[in-house]
Amino acid sequence: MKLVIVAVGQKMPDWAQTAFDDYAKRFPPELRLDCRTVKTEPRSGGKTAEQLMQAEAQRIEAAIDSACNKGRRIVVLDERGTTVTTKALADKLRGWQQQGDDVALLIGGPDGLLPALRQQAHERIRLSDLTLPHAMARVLLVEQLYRAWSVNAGHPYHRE
Ligand SMILES: C[S@@+](CC[C@H](N)C(=O)[O-])C[C@H]1O[C@@H](n2cnc3c(N)ncnc32)[C@H](O)[C@@H]1O
Repeated sequence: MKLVIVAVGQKMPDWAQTAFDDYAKRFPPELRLDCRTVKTEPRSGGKTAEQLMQAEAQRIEAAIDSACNKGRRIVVLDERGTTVTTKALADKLRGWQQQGDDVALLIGGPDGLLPALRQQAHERIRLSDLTLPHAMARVLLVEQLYRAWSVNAGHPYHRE
């Protein structure tokens, strides 16, 4: 089972890449992490938000196809999604690991994710009531996935 973060965006700013890598390198071997960045559709050119998100959704689907096994679970990161506590995320992670399918965690671009993509997802997760920039969402997600693992493993990183 692999966790695959698929994020729309350009090159991550150095501070965000450093923070992401700092958490990613802590992941234990049984929790395989893959991160794919798909190109943001250029905002100049008169396309509607729907058309921009549609182009990005095609790249997201191609990235999922190339990174995940067939039975993958799609989880959308969305400010309108279900709020999860760290404990609830730890329970989800345990369930995903037991199920064994790859899990694709999707982070949208400047206009978010195509509504059809959000609706088709198995789960929609809210990380905060605030709207986060995509780089911040990526860092927060990787830290919380690591924390969720530490809860399940009884690792001292997480303390109640
Ligand atoms: C700049 S935000 C896009 C905001 C866009 N207006 C929308 O309605 O989704 C970029 C991406 O970061 C993620 N994101 C931002 N805030 C989030 C939050 N509070 N919880 C979960 N994901 C979030 C989502 O995947 C979103 O598509």
